[in-house]
Amino acid sequence: MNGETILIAEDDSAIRTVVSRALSRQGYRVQATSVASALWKWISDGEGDVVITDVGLPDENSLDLLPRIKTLRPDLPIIVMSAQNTLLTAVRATERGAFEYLPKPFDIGSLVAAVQRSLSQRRHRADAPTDEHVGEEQLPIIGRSPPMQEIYRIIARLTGTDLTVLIAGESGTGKELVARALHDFGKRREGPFVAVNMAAIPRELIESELFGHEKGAFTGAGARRAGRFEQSNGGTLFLDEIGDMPLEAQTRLLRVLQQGEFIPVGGIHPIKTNLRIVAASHRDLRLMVRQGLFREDLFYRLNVVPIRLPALRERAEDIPALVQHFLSKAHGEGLPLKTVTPEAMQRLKGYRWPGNVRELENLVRRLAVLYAEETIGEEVIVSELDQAQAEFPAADSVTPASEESFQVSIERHVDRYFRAHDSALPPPGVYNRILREVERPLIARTLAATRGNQLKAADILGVNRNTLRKKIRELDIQVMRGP
Ligand SMILES: Nc1ncnc2c1ncn2[C@@H]1O[C@H](COP(=O)(O)OP(=O)(O)OP(=O)(O)O)[C@@H](O)[C@H]1O
Repeated sequence: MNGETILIAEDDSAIRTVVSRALSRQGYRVQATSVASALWKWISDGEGDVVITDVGLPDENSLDLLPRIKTLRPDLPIIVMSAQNTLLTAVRATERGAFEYLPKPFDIGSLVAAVQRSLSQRRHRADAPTDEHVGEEQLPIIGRSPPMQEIYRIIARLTGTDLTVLIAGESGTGKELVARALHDFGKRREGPFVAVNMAAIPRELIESELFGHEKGAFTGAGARRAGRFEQSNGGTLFLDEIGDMPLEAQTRLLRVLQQGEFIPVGGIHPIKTNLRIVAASHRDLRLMVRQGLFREDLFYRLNVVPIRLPALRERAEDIPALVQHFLSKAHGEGLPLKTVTPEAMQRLKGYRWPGNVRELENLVRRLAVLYAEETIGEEVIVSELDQAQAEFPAADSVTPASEESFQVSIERHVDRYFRAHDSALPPPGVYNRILREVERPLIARTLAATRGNQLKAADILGVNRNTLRKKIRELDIQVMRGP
């Protein structure tokens, strides 16, 4: 028996019962209510060791209760559950001192684990900042699909830290937006946010761009110039397209990160760094490490907290909200307000969006500017998408998957792998490395198909549940839960 008391406030009686039962089975004492007033009474009477509360309670929004609880009983861990799955709810809950935020629907096992964690970390937990700085009206990132909620949860948990983050995701998935959100909601938000795209800087200028140069350091250096590291002092430096950084510059960057100081080109005195690094790449950096194109030690230094942004086609359910968002944005810029018919929306949801949100944003802008009608119908969308497909044929439409057997595509992959090593042979261990590359998508896609249900995934794959868990850990697969 654990003996601790868990206070639960949830107005949905089915969820209340499920949660209460699960916790009682773990040996906790449970007190459950449907209203905020009863919860507050228990807390002010000194009852309870952990609080689990829904956000929208009938008599009060529990996020408003959080600061009062924190003032009265700062050590009492609070776990917030919510169906309002926006970045703001996640951030608000965390900012107001919630120990954990669980978007609904959640796996009951993760709630029990959160309760256990909250009890064991109770004494060591640092107080989260409680100030408020975001208006309800401006949501910086649109989308409430389960993979986006997982992203919000990670961002929210990082608000009080300076940890280095590595964002992966196809082009146009919102990597820069997430980097900005990490800055805007983080503890360095008063400092500058400086973004630098490694792919856009000529190789020979990278060092002076990042670290600055002294007057006369090279031909053309007429005056001293501060580099991006110096400009982002006190704030966040966003290193976009880090996979495009040449190897020599990677070595230099690694040294700076290790030593916490840098010397401008042509300078003698080191300057201390005081910034948070967020890096991003649309390339598979792990693969680049294996191919010897990206330094492994730098990868691990950057990959402290990995965030993988889903492609838009993996979260088509967010498309209507995004379309709405971009239409109102266009309207805000003086263009006529338009709507999209349900059939047209279905077409948009079915497209594969190789350019992701950026491509969708551009298309909506075109619709707002070019079409006279107020309501955009299916024909317009079909013709726009046909045109888009003709301009940017997707990789798999050049060689349709159906025309290429699995075996042939693996052969192509293996050939490419050998070619990447030019005349030399790859280092030993090719068999396991290739198998891992097959295993990773196989497991990740099966988990996506079972919506994160590991039992079902193990069953479908025909492997033991513990084997699957081990593989998920070994292969560093992010499991998304939810419908
Ligand atoms: N979830 C989202 N909600 C609203 N706007 C979004 C979202 N994701 C992306 N966008 C918009 O799409 C465009 C592309 O986003 P962003 O530049 O952050 O992508 P990226 O992944 O950094 O792209 P790249 O890899 O090409 O640099 C931006 O205009 C951004 O505002």
